[in-house]
Amino acid sequence: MHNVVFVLGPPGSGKGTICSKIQENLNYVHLSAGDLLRAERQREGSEYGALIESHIKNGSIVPVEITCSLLENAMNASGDAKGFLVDGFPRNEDNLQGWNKQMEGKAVVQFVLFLSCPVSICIDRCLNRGQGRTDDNEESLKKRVETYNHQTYPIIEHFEKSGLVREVKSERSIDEIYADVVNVFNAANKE
Ligand SMILES: Nc1ncnc2c1ncn2[C@@H]1O[C@H](COP(=O)(O)OP(=O)(O)OP(=O)(O)O)[C@@H](O)[C@H]1O
Ligand SMILES: O=c1ccn([C@@H]2O[C@H](COP(=O)(O)O)[C@@H](O)[C@H]2O)c(=O)[nH]1
Ligand SMILES: [Mg+2]
Repeated sequence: MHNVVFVLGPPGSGKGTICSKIQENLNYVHLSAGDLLRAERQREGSEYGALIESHIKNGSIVPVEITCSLLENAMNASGDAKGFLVDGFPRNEDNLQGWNKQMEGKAVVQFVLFLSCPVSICIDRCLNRGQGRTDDNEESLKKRVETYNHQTYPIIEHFEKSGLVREVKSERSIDEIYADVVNVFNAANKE
């Protein structure tokens, strides 16, 4: 059974940055759904390349069968770990339902790490990220934020109702955020 922590928050809230630090120090494996989709988009022979690129540019959500299979394959291919940091998923109702259907009996959600951050800060961070992402531009970011507000935030609220959400405010320095995140993981692993 895979132990999973979903890591959610607006685009640019620092999910990837914080997950890298957790992976380095806490024996969790970082799986970014966005990175897996970008790799699939580049894979020679992939039948989904164009579809994925179109969703990424438009800030819309790739059908769950594609994303969930990439996540499941990556988990199965990974060695022993305390758990998996599933970064940027589930992003909408389709993702959540698809995950529940595909991963029932194969994964358990330990908690949801919610990195909350004002949107204006998030947008500045994305515009200055400097990684050449095709969606780090004003037009795509407007759509990504809209998708986050209307589709992803309700998923966080859904998990909140089950008491699974651990919110950490991420408009602070990386060290301050990470210190709080470590406390969240320590508390969860004592339960
Ligand atoms: N606490 C922070 N303070 C300042 N800059 C930060 C902080 N955390 C991350 N950054 C920077 O902001 C940018 C976005 O961070 P990151 O890629 O981790 O966000 P993300 O939530 O994974 O974004 P996305 O959802 O778009 O993948 C990066 O350039 C990163 O270096
Ligand atoms: O579960 C997911 C995760 C991501 N996407 C698409 O990828 C981009 C970029 O995601 P990041 O997490 O910012 O790297 C996102 O806007 C979606 O278009 C997805 O469809 N499903
Ligand atoms: Mg990211």
